[in-house]
Parts: sequence; structure tokens; C-alpha cells
Amino acid sequence: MSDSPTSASGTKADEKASVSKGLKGIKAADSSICLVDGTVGKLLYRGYHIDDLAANCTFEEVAYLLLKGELPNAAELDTFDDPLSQDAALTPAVAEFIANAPTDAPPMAVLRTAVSLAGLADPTADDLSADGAYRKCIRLVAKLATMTAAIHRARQGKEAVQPRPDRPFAENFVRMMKGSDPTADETKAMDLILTLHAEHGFNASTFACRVVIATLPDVYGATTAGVAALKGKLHGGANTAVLEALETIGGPDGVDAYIESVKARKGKFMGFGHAVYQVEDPRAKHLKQLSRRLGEEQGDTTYIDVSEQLEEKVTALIGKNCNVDFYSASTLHYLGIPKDLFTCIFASSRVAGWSAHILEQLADNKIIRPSANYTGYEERTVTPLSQRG
Ligand SMILES: CC(=O)SCCNC(=O)CCNC(=O)[C@H](O)C(C)(C)COP(=O)(O)OP(=O)(O)OC[C@H]1O[C@@H](n2cnc3c(N)ncnc32)[C@H](O)[C@@H]1OP(=O)(O)O
Ligand SMILES: O=C([O-])CC(=O)C(=O)O
Repeated sequence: MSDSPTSASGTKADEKASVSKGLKGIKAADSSICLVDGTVGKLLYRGYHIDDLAANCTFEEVAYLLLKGELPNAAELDTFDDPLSQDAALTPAVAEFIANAPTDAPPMAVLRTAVSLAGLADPTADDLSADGAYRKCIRLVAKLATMTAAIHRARQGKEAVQPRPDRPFAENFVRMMKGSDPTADETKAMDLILTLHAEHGFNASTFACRVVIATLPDVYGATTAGVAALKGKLHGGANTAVLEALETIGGPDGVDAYIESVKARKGKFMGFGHAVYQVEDPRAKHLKQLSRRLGEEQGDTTYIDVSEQLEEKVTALIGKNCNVDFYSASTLHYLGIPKDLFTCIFASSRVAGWSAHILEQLADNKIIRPSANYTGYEERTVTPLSQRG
């Protein structure tokens, strides 16, 4: 059966009908969560500019804003913090799965499975009432950071560090990864990274969450889809690919040769280009500054020096700016995080945006089912197997 109206002649469907490949530029639903204006590089979460949020809010405040629509006052934030910290601990099955996962498995694959497994341990997983779905979302915002930290520890053969309900989110996150208290600077850096990555409209992973939740399964399944989509190197996985590029380049002297090698194999420059921004990604400058500061504090600016050179040369060459993944690579590296964990850090933040979209989709649901411009055979008859050449 054709998936779209066929031509009047009844022969092959019209191959020239207009499609928007990748749904680029198509508005698939109303949403009040995020504005991304790619022509001027403007990003608003619920009407607040990303620069304003980056300067003035913690990740908890941003998560509250995304999920509830307004910034919290102090009392509201306290109330929000309760489930956020109490739900942070992992259930035994999930903790055990992470502790025993193959250490060479991609951390994002472990995270994806852990999120799905967490759904099995929640007897209320299928409750999609407004309250029920909200509680699941908070649970996942709380747990992805704990999962990420536990994955990091397990890969080093170390015991997971339990979350401390009395600690702020970013501090707890770094603490669970390091196994000791972070410095105020490390906590601030993590807070900024989490805020900058939390939300970005109908990006691929968020859209995947919305497609899944729109069939009314459960929040865990929708979030699993988000993790699965974010893993790819054209999306969240680009941050790992950027660090691989920096390692290949080695130092400022290697930049030109690297650019030539990408050109020669007609490859893509990881961390450059964006589906929406035609100008600078407004998050990149924050990460660039943070990366330089961390590099200077550590007395090793190699990767930030290389990144800045690469940015200048690649932008001039391909006419595309760097995106959020570009400077997050050197930043996370300076924070001592191994490159294949970068995308899990991204997921631990983006889960706030995914959750807001899951709740928004549920509040005014319509199954998401676009059509294809069918370009195959119109209709033909089956030749019996014995007669096929
Ligand atoms: C959090 C995020 O997801 S941010 C994005 C992270 N991804 C990356 O950094 C990977 C590298 N970048 C890319 O692959 C792309 O720019 C994407 C996937 C981000 C956006 O893709 P599109 O919406 O198709 O971008 P756009 O329409 O501008 O691309 C048109 C052409 O420009 C060229 N182009 C785009 N980005 C790049 C790049 N980084 N390097 C070289 N050429 C590029 C390609 O020829 C592309 O066509 P193709 O995809 O058929 O090869
Ligand atoms: O919006 C997109 O296409 C990619 C994304 O998630 C982001 O830039 O944060």
C-alpha cells in the first residue's frame, strides 16, 4: 500500500512531490518550552535568555523552570529539591546492572539500558496521569546523573558513590563521579554545563521522546528513546568525536594537517554546523570561556588553544559555526571526565528538557505520524517462487 496519495495515472507515485528531508523547518506542534532563533542565535527557555540563566541560575532552578513553566521562589525550590534528591538513589537492580556492565561497553549504551531497566523497577511506570507522569520525570531527572556517575566509577573498577540528599545537584553529581567533595569551582562549572545543555526545542532526541510518549506507553520508554537518539555523533555524541579530533591533532601544529585530512576524505568537522543556527550558537561562548579558564588553572591550554585555532579555520573554510558540542569537549576534558562519558553528562542535563516535552506532549496529545512520499512500485503481482529467475 502506498503511504501517500498516488498519481492519477495509477502508475508509479510522483517522485518529485515536495518533502522536507529530515522534517527540516517543519513545525510539528505548538510548544511553549523553548525558542531557538537560528537567524540571530537566540535561545530562550520559557522566555528567559540562556545568558541570563547561565549567569543567575542553578540547574535545579532551570529544571524547575522547564518542567513547571516558571522560575521557583526559595520555598518552591525546596519542595522541588525533595524528590529530586530523594529519588536520586538507584534501585538495586539498576545499580547491579551498571556495576556489572562490560567496562568496554559504550557508556551511552549502558545508560540507555539502565533507564529502560529503571522502568521495570517502578510499579507505577504505566501511570500517565498528569501527576504520575510528572513524578516519573522528576525521578529520571534525579537518576540520570547518579547512573552516569555510577557508570563512570564502574568502568574504573570503583564502587558507586551514593547520592547525598543534602547536597545541591551539580555538587552531588561531581562528588558521585570523583568520590570526594568537589571544589566550588568544579561545582559551578558543572552547573553551567548542565544549564547550557538542558533544552533545545524539537531536536532529534527530544522529538524521539515526543514520538514515543505520543503513543502513550510510559515515561521510561520515551526517555530511553531520547538517550538512544542523543548517542549518535551527529547529535550529542559529537562532543566525544570533538575530543577524538583534538587528540588526533595533538597540538596547534597539527591543526592544518587535520583539516586537510577531513577535507581529503570528504568528512564532517565534528562540533560544527547546526540544524537551526545559521550564526553562532549562543552557548558556545560560555563553554569557550570556561574551557580557557579551566585550562589556564591547570597550566595546560593545549586543547583550548587547538580548539580556538580549529574554530577559526573551519568556520572560514566551511562557513559554519561551532555548536554546543565543540567547546564542551575541552571543558569536560579539563574537568577530568573521560571522553566517552561526555554524552552521558549531556543526557544527565537534557533529561530535564526531554521531561518538559514529554509532559507537554501528554497534556495535548496527538499521535505523531507523518507520511512518506512513496517512490516505490505502484502495484505488482507475485511470481511463484519456482518461476522466479
Ligand atoms: C547537540 C547537537 O546535536 S549540535 C550538532 C552536533 N553534531 C555535529 O557537530 C556533527 C557535525 N555536524 C553535522 O553533521 C551537521 O551540521 C548537523 C547534523 C548538525 C546539521 O545537519 P543539517 O541540518 O543537515 O545541516 P545543513 O543543512 O547546514 O548541512 C548542509 C550541508 O552542509 C555541510 N555540513 C554541515 N555540517 C558540516 C560539518 N560539520 N562539516 C562539514 N560539512 C558540513 C554538509 O555538506 C551538509 O550536507 P550533508 O549533511 O548532506 O553532508
Ligand atoms: O537542536 C538541535 O538540533 C541539536 C541540539 O539538541 C542542541 O543544539 O542542543
